Amino acid sequence: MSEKIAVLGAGSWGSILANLLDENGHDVSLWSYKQDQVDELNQHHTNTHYIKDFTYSETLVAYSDLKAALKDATTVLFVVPTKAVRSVASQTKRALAELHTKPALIHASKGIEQDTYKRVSEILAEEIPAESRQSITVLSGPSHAEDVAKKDITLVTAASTDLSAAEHVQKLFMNRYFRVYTNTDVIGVEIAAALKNIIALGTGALHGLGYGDNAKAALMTRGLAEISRLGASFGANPLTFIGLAGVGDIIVTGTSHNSRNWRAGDELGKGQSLEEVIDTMGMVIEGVATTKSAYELAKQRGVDMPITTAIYQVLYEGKDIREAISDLMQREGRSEF
Ligand SMILES: NC(=O)C1=CN([C@@H]2O[C@H](COP(=O)(O)OP(=O)(O)OC[C@H]3O[C@@H](n4cnc5c(N)ncnc54)[C@H](OP(=O)(O)O)[C@@H]3O)[C@@H](O)[C@H]2O)C=CC1
Ligand SMILES: O=C(CO)COP(=O)(O)O
Repeated sequence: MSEKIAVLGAGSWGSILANLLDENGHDVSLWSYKQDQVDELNQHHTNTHYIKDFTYSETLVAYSDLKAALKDATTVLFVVPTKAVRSVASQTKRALAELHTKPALIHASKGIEQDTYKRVSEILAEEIPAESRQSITVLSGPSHAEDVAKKDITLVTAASTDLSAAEHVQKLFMNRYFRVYTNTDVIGVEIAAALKNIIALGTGALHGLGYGDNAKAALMTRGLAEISRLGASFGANPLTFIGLAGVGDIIVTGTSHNSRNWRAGDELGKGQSLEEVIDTMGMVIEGVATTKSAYELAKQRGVDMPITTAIYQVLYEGKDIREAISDLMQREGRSEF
């Protein structure tokens, strides 16, 4: 069944998801706040700053006017960086009121809001209250835009407290190369999605410093253990952390050059400063802000997160990376579980 879907955010992931939905037969409008990017998408069907050597569908239409993009949409997909979700959601609420529509919401952003420690679905629910929308579903999992652009096999999860909403999202996105599972553990999926970026910064840094596979596997495994502990403190389902949004996304982000978080860590390991890394990336590195949120959240809730703490100290307190690694290694021995 074909739908009118508005995709908000035309970076790497938003533009590729919009293209996938268009290929699946939906009527898709793609919103960006940058007119030059909208012009490039509509005139040349390219988005070169974000995804190189890719031609988008000619039926995919980009808009810089949010209300025009949202017109008649029955589903709205948010794919902006976490720090922009609140303001884009608030603009969306105003536009929906003028349009008199109540769409279902999906988001594919991976982060925890600074200072409020809100998950993205919580921000959306606050800014767009229940009377202005249908359900909220999160789409997450091991899914680099670059691989989806190549139609490489990708498996993700659609999580909503309302299973029928997750099943609807599953149907919207599924095709021969993109397979979607459902989950009702929104808390677990969003915590796993956000915090895996911290671990990817860490494995990238290990790579940049010249450490081997054992060290990277150790960091991903123990990183997932502490992410699960934080998730459990919020009542998340422990199984979520061994699923696509958990171990799946740790593997893809923690081992791949396609990951901006991994690449940022790699450059830090090679000696660049955080400012230099952010300046040269030109795309969002969600793990930097999430490290601060997760570190503060863990302290507030009394959850032991030694790896997150070490990465926080490197990013925000100028601690030497090798010293941080050495301190982690010299912690008192303990039982694994
Ligand atoms: N790339 C990927 O493979 C995947 C990404 N994600 C997640 O998706 C989210 C978006 O990531 P991605 O597309 O990769 O990021 P990009 O950096 O590639 O693109 C983000 C886009 O959002 C725009 N933007 C920034 N601030 C605002 C704002 N206030 N209002 C409107 N638009 C804004 C950016 O513009 P500008 O460049 O001017 O800042 C840019 O066009 C992130 O949370 C990420 O973790 C999830 C799965 C896969
Ligand atoms: O979330 C991602 C893949 O699942 C993308 O990770 P990066 O933001 O590090 O590129």
